[in-house]
Amino acid sequence: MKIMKVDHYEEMSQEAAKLVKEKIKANPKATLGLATGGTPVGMYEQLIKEYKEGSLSFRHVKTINLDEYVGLTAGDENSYRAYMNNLFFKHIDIPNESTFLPNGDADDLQKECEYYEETIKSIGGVDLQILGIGGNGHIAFNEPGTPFTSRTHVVKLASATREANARYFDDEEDVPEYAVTMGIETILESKEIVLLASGENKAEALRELVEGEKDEANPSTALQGHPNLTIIADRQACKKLGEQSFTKEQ
Ligand SMILES: O=P(O)(O)OC[C@H]1O[C@](O)(CO)[C@@H](O)[C@@H]1O
Repeated sequence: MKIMKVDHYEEMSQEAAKLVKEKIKANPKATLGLATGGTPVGMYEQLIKEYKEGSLSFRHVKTINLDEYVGLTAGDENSYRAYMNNLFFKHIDIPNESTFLPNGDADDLQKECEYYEETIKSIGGVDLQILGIGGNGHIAFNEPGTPFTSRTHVVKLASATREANARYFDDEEDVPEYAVTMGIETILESKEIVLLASGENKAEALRELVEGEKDEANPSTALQGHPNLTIIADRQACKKLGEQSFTKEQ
């Protein structure tokens, strides 16, 4: 595990974009695992800027997202498909057919989960996975108590998660109760993982991820065993980490 402590959100976003750019430069056909939520928005903005400046192309890249709400169609403004289209895909040169998210509106969600696992395999697995972290330690929508052996599955969202995400909806009651999410084992199969954390409200979750016991009660601790994990976190998010946890890479 490598921890990169940065000053603030903008620097976190720039460093994350730099790693994505390096990955695409090294392999223009790379598969990126992408996340939603507030955390990666700045990284997407930075990548769009690089694309517009002509220093980066996504023409041969594939992307696969971590999760999607159950019951929202792709056209729903609160779906993660809409988030990805609006905040990233429509601003770059990636073909629509190279971008994958679970269909949370599928009639048979179990089949959709199996299909998603097959999709990940069929595009060669994830080369670089971007992750955020929930205040309760969730990664993707894997809530506390999710087995570390889980594959893509349907999850009932914790009330803390629904509360945290209510900011995007007119009413907290509108936040879907269920989601389709890549499982923890699915995520751990990514060749490289970059986890982003910004703000004091992530400090305790980050402390547990870095310094806590590996325990299914905290999904993020599953990442401790990953051979190629980089955490990029700002000062506020690092507040509870002991000095011994840092090995700042230049
Ligand atoms: O980036 P945010 O909005 O703080 O959310 C943290 C995590 O929670 C989720 O939004 C899921 O609730 C993830 O997509 C994200 O990584």
